[in-house]
Amino acid sequence: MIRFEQVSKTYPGGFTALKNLSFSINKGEMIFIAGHSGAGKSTILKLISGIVKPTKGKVWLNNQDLGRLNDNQLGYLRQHIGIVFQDHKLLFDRNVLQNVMLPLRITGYERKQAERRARVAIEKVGLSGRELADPVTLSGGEQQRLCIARAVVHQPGLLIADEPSANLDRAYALDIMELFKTFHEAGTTVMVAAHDETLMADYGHRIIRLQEGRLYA
Ligand SMILES: Nc1ncnc2c1ncn2[C@@H]1O[C@H](COP(=O)(O)OP(=O)(O)OP(=O)(O)O)[C@@H](O)[C@H]1O
Repeated sequence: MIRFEQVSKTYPGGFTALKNLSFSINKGEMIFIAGHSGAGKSTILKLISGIVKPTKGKVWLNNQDLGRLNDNQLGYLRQHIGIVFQDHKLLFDRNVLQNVMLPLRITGYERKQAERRARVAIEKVGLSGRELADPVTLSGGEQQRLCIARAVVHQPGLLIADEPSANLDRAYALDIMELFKTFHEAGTTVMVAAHDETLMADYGHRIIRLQEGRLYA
């Protein structure tokens, strides 16, 4: 489903975040990306979602070379990816339900249908009953669940999450990992980036380890 072919990424300013990276991820796999802060985890996720382009090499997603797609094509592709951002990107002037409905409204769903699907996603992440709450009144773990509901509301085939449990206590962090596991078990390809490898240990899934932009075993 995803293939990195000798990918390097140098940001404007000259810093090389990824160095000659090659790996593949199969459809339906759940995979972790581990590495210290600055190792290049977010850059991998941004390349997969077409937010940044490789400086060298190729990134393939569903047999499409992302470097060859124009903005419209990338926009269409992104509708099939659920992204849980490191910085949440929640809208605090809208309630829980409206936050989850937003991606569907943007892609043209009519209000009733968007609301129905948003309620299903909210239920899946365990936030039923909080639909009308302001995101600011939710705990850190609940806000993260809300981000996940928003990422999965359009039933993406690929779900990617950048440090989804970074600011949570261990028990809440493991809860969030369990939630990703349920989406994986339902057939979604899931990629989770985190610096804390101990959160990944119990799952037996493949771990891509990064150090200073390179893979290490
Ligand atoms: N837009 C940018 N411009 C310049 N340098 C950048 C940019 N984005 C990231 N970098 C640099 O690239 C390196 C890798 O960043 P990246 O965000 O991929 O790491 P990370 O492993 O996800 O770290 P963190 O967990 O702290 O987000 C870092 O040194 C970072 O400062």
